[in-house]
Amino acid sequence: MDATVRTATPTDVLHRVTDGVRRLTGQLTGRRRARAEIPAVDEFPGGVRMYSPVTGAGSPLSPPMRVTPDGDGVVGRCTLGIAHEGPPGYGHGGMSAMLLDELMGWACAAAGSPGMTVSLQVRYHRPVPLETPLRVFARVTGTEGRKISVDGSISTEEDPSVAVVTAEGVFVSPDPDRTRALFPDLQGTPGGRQAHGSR
Ligand SMILES: CCCCCCCCCCCCCC(=O)SCCNC(=O)CCNC(=O)[C@H](O)C(C)(C)COP(=O)(O)OP(=O)(O)OC[C@H]1O[C@@H](n2cnc3c(N)ncnc32)[C@H](O)[C@@H]1OP(=O)(O)O
Repeated sequence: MDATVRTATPTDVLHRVTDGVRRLTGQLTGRRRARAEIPAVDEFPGGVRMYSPVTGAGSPLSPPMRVTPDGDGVVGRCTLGIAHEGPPGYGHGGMSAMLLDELMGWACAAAGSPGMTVSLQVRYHRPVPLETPLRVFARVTGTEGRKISVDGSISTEEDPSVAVVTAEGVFVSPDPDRTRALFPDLQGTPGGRQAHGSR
């Protein structure tokens, strides 16, 4: 990703490399994961998401963000590159929202109530610097039935006390019927812990 958005190589080289990439991806044969299939290596919800665009070590799109418990919430650490650029030299606002949305979802799962985002309000206080280690934080601030309120923030590792982006979100834990309908590949819903291991 970084190489493709940085290069200033001439067009003929780009064409040659494109052919090479097509040859390589052509070798990714065999069974392909179906749309709603949960990868066998995943622990869903609240654990490994190998191909997540935010945390997935197996995704070329992800920074990736590494998530660990932290006090009453969860912390995510990552560095955005120029593939994630919005204003020149700074992160895209959608990337910030995506990092926060994902980590706020992890905070729900860590608090024992995995949920999906129904509302996310993001405030951009300062631009997010690229190629700079970031610290994302999220914690559950309250629950009301299936509704979970969550706060989140992004700061730099160098200056963790200054939040450059903050967010407030509402997440909802789908009821068991809705969970089964949305995620047919989950075993033992509600709250099914792991993808089918037989694949
Ligand atoms: C095992 C469980 C699995 C969980 C999955 C974890 C995935 C983690 C992946 C994380 C990935 C990262 C994160 C992502 O990317 S998540 C992806 C982005 N989000 C979505 O796609 C969610 C789309 N929404 C839905 O599918 C439904 O709304 C769901 C299924 C979530 C709830 O539909 P359901 O029919 O079940 O619920 P309900 O309509 O009875 O509402 C329930 C309550 O919520 C209140 N309400 C509703 N909307 C709002 C609102 N905007 N502000 C404030 N409150 C709101 C509503 O008034 C009611 O309250 P009350 O009247 O009872 O007081």
